[in-house]
Amino acid sequence: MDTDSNRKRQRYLTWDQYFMAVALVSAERSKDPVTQVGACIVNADNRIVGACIVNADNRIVGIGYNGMPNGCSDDDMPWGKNSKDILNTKKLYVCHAEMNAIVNKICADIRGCKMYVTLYPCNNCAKIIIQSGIKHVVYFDDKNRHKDEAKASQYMFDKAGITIRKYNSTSTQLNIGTLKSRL
Ligand SMILES: Nc1nc(=O)n([C@H]2C[C@H](O)[C@@H](COP(=O)(O)O)O2)cc1CO
Ligand SMILES: [Zn+2]
Repeated sequence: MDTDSNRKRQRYLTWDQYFMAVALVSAERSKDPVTQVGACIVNADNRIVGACIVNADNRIVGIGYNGMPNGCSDDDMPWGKNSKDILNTKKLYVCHAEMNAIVNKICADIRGCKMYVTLYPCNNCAKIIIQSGIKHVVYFDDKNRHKDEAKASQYMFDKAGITIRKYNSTSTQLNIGTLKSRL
């Protein structure tokens, strides 16, 4: 049988699926025993700078996941959150995925970019996202949406004109479990 085809493959990943998959895979690097978060920044917007249009070329310009600060050994830091002593919890130490993606960016200017993140951003990350110039956020999961931190994020995103939308997983064939089983 002739298996040669001149037609392109049909079930390739959309850009949305591709970037969210990168965020989901990045989350798998997290050492947090409870919640693993990944983020991926993409330069998805045309911008006018002076007389030039800066190209929108869907390049990944930053990736991050939640983890302890550089130099703070994952084995020495606390990963729990219920100790009476807050200094003995992860809360005061963990760098969130969004923050890590922004500080790990590989280009000076990320104004107008889009961030894919696996969990709805907290208020602190919302502030960093806004200040970095990122204009669009796509999140995968919003299990923390009822929290005041997330409500504050929504409030600031609205004020700052940042669009935020839930990833539309009904439109996807993507199965990260299948990908993982092939690694
Ligand atoms: N958007 C986010 N990005 C993140 O990187 N995180 C991180 C911080 C912690 O390491 C973990 C949350 O831990 P827990 O409260 O679900 O046990 O996820 C949390 C959120 C939620 O706001
Ligand atoms: Zn955060």
